[in-house]
Amino acid sequence: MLLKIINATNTLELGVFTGYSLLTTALALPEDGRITAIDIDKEAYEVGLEFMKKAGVDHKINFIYCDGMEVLDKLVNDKNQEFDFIFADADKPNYINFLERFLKLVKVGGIIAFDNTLWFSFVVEEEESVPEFMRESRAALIEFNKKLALDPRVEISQISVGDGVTLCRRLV
Ligand SMILES: C[S@@+](CC[C@H](N)C(=O)[O-])C[C@H]1O[C@@H](n2cnc3c(N)ncnc32)[C@H](O)[C@@H]1O
Repeated sequence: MLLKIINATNTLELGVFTGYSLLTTALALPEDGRITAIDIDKEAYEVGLEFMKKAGVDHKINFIYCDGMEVLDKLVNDKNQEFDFIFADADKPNYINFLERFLKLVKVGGIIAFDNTLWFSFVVEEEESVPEFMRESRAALIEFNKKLALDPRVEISQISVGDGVTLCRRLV
C-alpha cells in the first residue's frame, strides 16, 4: 500500500532471503517497476524465485548476488540510479553504514524502511536478559535508533508492529 501511495517505480532491497518482502514489493509495483535486490545468499533467492515466476513478477527483479556494501558503493559511484523506496533487512550492525549510502541513492522525498529496529523488543531490555547471539545486533540497533532520531536529513516514523520497522523520509 505504501509503495502505491508514493507511486514507487524504482526500488532497492538489501536482504532478500527467500523473498517474502521482495514478492510483496514486486506485487505492489506497476508492470514497468524495477527492484534492485541484493543478497549474499543466492540459494535462498532461487528457492523464492519460483514463486516470483508463478506470480508473474520476476521480470521486475534485478537480483545481485553480492555483499550489500560493495553494491551500494558501486551504485553511489555510478550516479545514475535514483530510488523511490529502499528496504533494508540485512546485517543490523551495518545499518549505520547502509544509511549513508541510501541517503545518496533515494530521491528527496523518497522512503527508506529499516526492518527489525525494535529487535524483538530487546532494544528496551537489559543486556543480561538478551540471548548472547542477539546482543551485537541489539547494541548496533540501539546506536542506530539514537542516530536516526537526531539526523536532520530524515523525518522518521517508528512502526511498532512485528519487531519494528523505521520509515525514514529523505528531507534534503
Ligand atoms: C532476515 S533475512 C531477509 C528476509 C527477507 N527480507 C524476507 O522478507 O524474507 C536477511 C538476509 O540478509 C542477507 N544479508 C546479510 N548480510 C548481508 C550483506 N552484508 N549483504 C547482502 N545481504 C546480506 C542474508 O543473506 C539474509 O538472506
